[in-house]
Amino acid sequence: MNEADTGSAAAFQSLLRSQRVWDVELPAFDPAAAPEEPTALFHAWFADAAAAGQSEPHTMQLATVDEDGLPDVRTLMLHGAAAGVWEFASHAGSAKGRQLAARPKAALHFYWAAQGRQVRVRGTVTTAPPAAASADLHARSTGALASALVGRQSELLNSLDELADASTAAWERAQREPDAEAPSWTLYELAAEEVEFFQGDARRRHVRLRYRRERGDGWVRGLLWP
Ligand SMILES: Cc1cc2nc3c(=O)[nH]c(=O)nc-3n(C[C@H](O)[C@H](O)[C@H](O)COP(=O)(O)O)c2cc1C
Repeated sequence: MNEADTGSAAAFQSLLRSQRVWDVELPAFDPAAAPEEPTALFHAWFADAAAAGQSEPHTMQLATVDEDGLPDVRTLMLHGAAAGVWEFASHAGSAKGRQLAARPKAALHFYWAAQGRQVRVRGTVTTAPPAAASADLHARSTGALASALVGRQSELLNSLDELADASTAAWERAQREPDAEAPSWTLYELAAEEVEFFQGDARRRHVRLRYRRERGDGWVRGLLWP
């Protein structure tokens, strides 16, 4: 490492160490009062995050595994959560779409720093019927439709000019034809097998409550060491 690199690495390290976590007033979480199934608690925590001013609480990370067993992760929007099923949407031909087609297991991750809360969801992914994907897409903004119409997600792009041309054409079409279909746009449903709620604590006595699906429709709840 040369001197400039060493200086820059030291500055980075110093900046890194100066960052704080659990530095805001954090809510208490009583796991004994938690509901019997996880979606109700997710809804309550989501509402709390939005009310606490957490920016973009509806964004999350989706983790999948590729054909070589190498994990992959990216940010997506949450499209719904009900009865133990979390929904998101993307292109079937994207990297994640191909990974999910080959190995339909995935994990979702939410971190709501405003309240020191993390939610992890693991389970099996299926695709919703095309009509459901279409209805979900057409209930969203023109920008969402234009973005879906561009397609070719995760393919190699030759230039930003090529993207600008495709995007302009897609925006024009989305405005002209608000019911236009984006054939590869897919609504995915992750049926949770495990959901973990983590409440951060300034003294590091973090509370972790895990729900595991039992055979049938029930859930077993248990605490985890932090
Ligand atoms: C805030 C945010 C929201 C996003 N929402 C979506 C989404 O809902 N669907 C989607 O396909 N990509 C979304 N993306 C883009 C993905 O992170 C990713 O770049 C893209 O889906 C390609 O991923 P892949 O190559 O792993 O398939 C979002 C990115 C950000 C930063």
